[in-house]
Amino acid sequence: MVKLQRFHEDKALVRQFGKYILEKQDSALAGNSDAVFNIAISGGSMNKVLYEGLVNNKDTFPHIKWPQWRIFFCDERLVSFEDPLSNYGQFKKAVLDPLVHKGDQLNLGPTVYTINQSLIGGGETANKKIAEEYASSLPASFDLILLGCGDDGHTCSLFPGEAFNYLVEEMTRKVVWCHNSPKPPTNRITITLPVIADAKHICFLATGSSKKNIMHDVLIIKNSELPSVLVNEMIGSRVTWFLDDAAGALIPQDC
Ligand SMILES: O=C(O)[C@H](O)[C@@H](O)[C@H](O)[C@H](O)COP(=O)(O)O
Repeated sequence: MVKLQRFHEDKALVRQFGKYILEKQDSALAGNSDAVFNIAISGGSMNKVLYEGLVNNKDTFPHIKWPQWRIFFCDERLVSFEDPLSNYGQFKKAVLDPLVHKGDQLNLGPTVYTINQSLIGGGETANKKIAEEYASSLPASFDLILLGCGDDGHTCSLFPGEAFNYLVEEMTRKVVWCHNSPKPPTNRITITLPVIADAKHICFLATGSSKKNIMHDVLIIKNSELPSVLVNEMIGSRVTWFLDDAAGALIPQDC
């Protein structure tokens, strides 16, 4: 069974989200300065919450051991890093840039694993190679994967519907090329369900009223055609959902 964390106020949500990530960092590092914290993050609204929860938060910021973080992307859009659609580009702007400039001192940052930008625009063979190369950079397993959930129930770039079965049915490769994303851009790469299943902890973040219907489908109806539901079903005991009141409006309080 998945855990639900629900919040009336944005401030409380971002604080608790930051605290949750810090706890996972501490258990992965266990005070060992040689250890690393392997985390995968999603794009979209996640970036702002990461900034507010980790960087702009006096309770967490001093305790984050950034140099020991290894950050990967759950999915990435096959566009240049300067393109506003780039997940890395958005993360850099929202989190990495403010992190470097925070306070008086120069903060040492995390190691961030990006796709090979030089292959972008190279067509089918290059796109497959981007996925293969990215797969080879992944750790054996993640300490934490932070997921979003789209209004259609997608997570990472694992979309619902027959046209995307090749993504959710992939059980061997760790990263695949999505060639027909219904959301721009068409070409992306995404981690696959086995990678998610191997992670120690999974945390979904869903905020805003545009998520209320899909949250009902995911958490109450449990429609197993939705990739987010597949994650809950695979490894529910390791999954925590963070919801604000607007996203959880159709979920009974005692759920
Ligand atoms: O690249 C992507 O498309 C994202 O990684 C994606 O999986 C995201 O997490 C969801 O679409 C939810 O995004 P929002 O939280 O912005 O709705």
